[in-house]
Amino acid sequence: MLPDQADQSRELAQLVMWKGFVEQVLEAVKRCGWTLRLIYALSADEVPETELFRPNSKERAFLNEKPDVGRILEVLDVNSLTEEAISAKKLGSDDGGCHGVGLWLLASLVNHSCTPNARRLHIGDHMVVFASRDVKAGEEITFAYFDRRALAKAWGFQCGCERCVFEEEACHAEEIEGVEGEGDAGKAVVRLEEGLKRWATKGRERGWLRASFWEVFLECYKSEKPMRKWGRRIPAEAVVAESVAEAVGGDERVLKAAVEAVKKNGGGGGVGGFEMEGMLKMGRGVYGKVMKKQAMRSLLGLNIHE
Ligand SMILES: C[S@@+](CC[C@H](N)C(=O)[O-])C[C@H]1O[C@@H](n2cnc3c(N)ncnc32)[C@H](O)[C@@H]1O
Repeated sequence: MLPDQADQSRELAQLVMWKGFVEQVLEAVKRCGWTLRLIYALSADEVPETELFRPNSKERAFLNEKPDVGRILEVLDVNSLTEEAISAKKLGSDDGGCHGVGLWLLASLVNHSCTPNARRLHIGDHMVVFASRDVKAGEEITFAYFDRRALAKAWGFQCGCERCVFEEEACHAEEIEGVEGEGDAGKAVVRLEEGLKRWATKGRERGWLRASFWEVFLECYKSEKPMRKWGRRIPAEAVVAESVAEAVGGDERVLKAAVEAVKKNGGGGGVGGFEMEGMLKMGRGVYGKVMKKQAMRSLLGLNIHE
């Protein structure tokens, strides 16, 4: 199939999936006034009372009215979630294809962040939400709705998460632009790393900026040339991968690169600067903490002894 045709058939498959989903929801609200009530609650301007969503909620007021299709479509548009690629595909092989779509009432209360602390997995019709990094008591739970490279505009809002605010306001915009305009990946990484030192950027903020340039780091680590040219001015892959994972939560692309680096180096504990514990921690950020060590190793294809 030609690329254009493949794109068209993917879009068509997604439309068909969306149509089937909308029909199912409309059927459900016709049958059940309680479902209609909960869906309308999502469209309110204010955050709905979570109490309302409990199965034994005292506020069980059924709506016996004709469903307003336009209003329901608006709710679905903003609150539906598609099944994440990792649920359906092997690590790193997201073909952008057609995954499931659904409305999970409680999960739809979760805001987006470009520095999320949770991920979701889909098992059948169920969604499992797990922490993708350590979460402080009282910290808001957030998902990444979209990959940061993709347009937030497609979701119809400008992201106001702490990472976006930091990168927009606190950042050294001109110097960052210089890094962005750098054609040579090695030089760009060196420029960024020198900037991070000069700006005294530490901890998560350092991780955020490295995450924003993750593709450039990858380009650098892919070939020996920049590493030979710039030597220690380019930080070790493990250091960057861990700082990115720490700052933006479990990220499949970072994990994939880390796994590839270990495999390329022929296995063995601590290869390429990656410690097994660090790798497993990254894996838990992507697949959840409940995954047993041995199962995680075989999922990642790491038959390595500590
Ligand atoms: C699925 S709802 C999330 C829950 C919703 N905020 C609520 O209170 O019920 C998605 C909507 O929340 C808002 N939203 C979520 N994350 C946001 C973010 N990082 N910055 C700005 N608005 C956000 C946007 O209006 C988006 O369309």
